[in-house]
Amino acid sequence: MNDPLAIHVAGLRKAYGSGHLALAGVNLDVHAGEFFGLLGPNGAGKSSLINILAGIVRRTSGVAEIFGFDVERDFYQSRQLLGVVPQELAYDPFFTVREFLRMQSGYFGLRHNDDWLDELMTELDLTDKASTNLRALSGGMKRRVLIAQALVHKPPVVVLDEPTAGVDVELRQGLWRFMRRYNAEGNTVILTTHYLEEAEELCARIAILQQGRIIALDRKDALLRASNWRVLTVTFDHDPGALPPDLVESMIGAGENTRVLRIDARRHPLGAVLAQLQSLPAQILDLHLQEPRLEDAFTDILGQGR
Ligand SMILES: Nc1ncnc2c1ncn2[C@@H]1O[C@H](COP(=O)(O)OP(=O)(O)OP(=O)(O)O)[C@@H](O)[C@H]1O
Repeated sequence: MNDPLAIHVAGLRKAYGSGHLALAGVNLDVHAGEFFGLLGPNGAGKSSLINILAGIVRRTSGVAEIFGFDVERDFYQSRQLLGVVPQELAYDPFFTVREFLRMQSGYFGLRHNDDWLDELMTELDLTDKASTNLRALSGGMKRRVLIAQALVHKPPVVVLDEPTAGVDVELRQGLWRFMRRYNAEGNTVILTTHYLEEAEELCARIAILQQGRIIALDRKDALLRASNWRVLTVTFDHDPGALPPDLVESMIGAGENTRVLRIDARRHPLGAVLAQLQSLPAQILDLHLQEPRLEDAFTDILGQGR
């Protein structure tokens, strides 16, 4: 028998009161040990999916399991296996960081958890805030507490819902180092983010949700290869003057002897673009074609999904 999937979602539907389908039949399998990206525009259904997995929102129909445990019927087991880093911290501001983390441990039946809490606080650079009241923490520190509280029970699956919104670069990098290590230890990490460069750097596989449906699900490199956008930097031996009218719209930058073009390869095949550039009254000295970015692939895919 195959190992159970970290996440198994099939035909999952969620209708809120108005009857509007926030999830319109989602199928998604995430294997144990993956670093997986769940992307999509605002309102696509990401939080609905995460909240169903966490047992906070009830599904309308379909399958949702964590390591084979149903999120409603086997709530206790599935919840033990899952850590969710929410967007906002719901807390009593008079607790200290350590008290809060101990209380969270208590929810999971863990009474003597201080060794792990100390390790978590060290890893997340929270140790010198252990006795500070939550209300006295900066936004960045609160984020670290959010991550620590999701991990008090060392869950093998962690879902991070926009964990770095509004967080400075240094903290963001620290959080990712930590999540990478947690993942390298064999744990599954699922990330939702609006920072596509973050998903591009961290996630090996990516699903894109739009209007409650998965419209793309593939390895990141395959999604990038499928993108039609290319950024081409051309260096000439002297100023080539105006670009041919057909390419003017594609220009996104220019130096004295360089032109930077962002090309939609469907509309402008690269061979034809080169031929046009060669017709300019300057010699091409160098060409640099930039790898497609996830942002470009994302825009393409959303455009097709509409
Ligand atoms: N409690 C609710 N009652 C009614 N409609 C809701 C509720 N929660 C979400 N929705 C609707 O369901 C759809 C999906 O919302 P959801 O929050 O899951 O999307 P999201 O992808 O997480 O968006 P965001 O990126 O903005 O957080 C939206 O149209 C939203 O308005």
